[in-house]
Amino acid sequence: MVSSKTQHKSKRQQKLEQKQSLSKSFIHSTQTPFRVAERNFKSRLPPPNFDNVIDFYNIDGSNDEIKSKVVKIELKIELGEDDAEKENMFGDCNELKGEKEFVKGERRIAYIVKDLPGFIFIPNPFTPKAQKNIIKRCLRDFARYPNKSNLDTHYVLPKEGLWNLHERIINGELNGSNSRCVIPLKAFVTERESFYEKESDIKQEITQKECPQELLIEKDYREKEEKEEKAEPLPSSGVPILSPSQLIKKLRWITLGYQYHWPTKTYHLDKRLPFPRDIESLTTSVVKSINGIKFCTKETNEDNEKQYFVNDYDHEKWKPEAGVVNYYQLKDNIMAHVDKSEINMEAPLISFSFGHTCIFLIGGPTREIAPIALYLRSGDISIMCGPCRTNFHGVPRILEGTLPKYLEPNYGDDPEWKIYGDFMSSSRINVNVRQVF
Ligand SMILES: O=C(O)CCC(=O)C(=O)O
Ligand SMILES: [Fe+2]
Repeated sequence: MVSSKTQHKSKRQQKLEQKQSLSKSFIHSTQTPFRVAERNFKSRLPPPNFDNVIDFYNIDGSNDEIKSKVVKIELKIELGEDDAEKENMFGDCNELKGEKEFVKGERRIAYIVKDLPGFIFIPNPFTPKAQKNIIKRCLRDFARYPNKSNLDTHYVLPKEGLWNLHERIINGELNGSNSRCVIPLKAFVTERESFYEKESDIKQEITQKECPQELLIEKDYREKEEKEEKAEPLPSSGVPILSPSQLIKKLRWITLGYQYHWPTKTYHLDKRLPFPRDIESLTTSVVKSINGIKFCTKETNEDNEKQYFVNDYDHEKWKPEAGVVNYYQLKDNIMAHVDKSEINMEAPLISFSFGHTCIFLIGGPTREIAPIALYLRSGDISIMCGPCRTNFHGVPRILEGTLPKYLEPNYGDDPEWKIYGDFMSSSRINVNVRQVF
């Protein structure tokens, strides 16, 4: 016999369940298909349904729906082929003999998805060494003044770069009170330069870099910046005071080239920094490799004609002018958005992934179109060109336990990598590059 207490409880429970199911169906009826997909992948309990996630490394083992959507294509040139004279930014495959983890990728294949004309996926063409070099660039060289970062709003960052300071502390190169250094809050510091080294020391450090032209423009930029401070969000005294090693994990983005003004979602046209040459050269190879690519998106249209997508963007016109480096910790995500601040929406947007695997969602011009989901692994390149350039996309989930062995802190014979590997143990880095004009 059911006690009155249990009866009472079960009635309450019934009501609660009724309410929950009503609110669930309300949520589902008011939520866009894009939002529903995001919720699936963000969910911890129950775990997401990964059934229809495209794994470009295992199309043969995928379900029939995926098999029917994905088409393998050949790139116009082998990636890196064009810079035979220069150092190959994708890395030299001949060096890979000892690497058990890395299966030498063909540098000429790519994939497209029939329902997504303009989206191109290139499976990792990088050697582990080349990936490590780019990751180092992202942390050591790009995440520093004068590139803007999310941390600039609230913190007075060291001019040598947060990473370099973090590295010096880990290596025990700072002593006394400096070794317990915390990053000051902007809200409390009026004299920006007083906390760190003198400006002259920093200038000397920059002069040692190989590129005098960069230095010249950098100096120009600094002078301009000192004159006009734009309305950025106000610094808050409510954010935590942290050490460099704690703060480095709060780094979310930096901008390259034309600096981006997030409050108005426009580029600072007067804040143009020189674009890093190695990243420029990578993207130039990618743009050349997809030049003129043509593929069948539908077997027939209403007039019984085959329907093709042709990438007719002239690679000679490619100018990488702006970029974003996104630094994700395992719990981070990016909601559905369209990158439409560029005046030139014809040029492709090239995107590189490093570190942990993520789920990437890409849909159509509105959130009403259900997105497709795919895995982006370390080294993978995704390209949005043509009609796909205005599609909603996002990263709802970074997948734990997916860091390739060759990026782990103690892998191989490279003590310098240890500190980078430690950072990558909980991170994914994405570099995406756009042409603005
Ligand atoms: O992290 C990614 O793969 C995508 C990032 C992105 O969409 C963006 O920065 O606009
Ligand atoms: Fe984006």
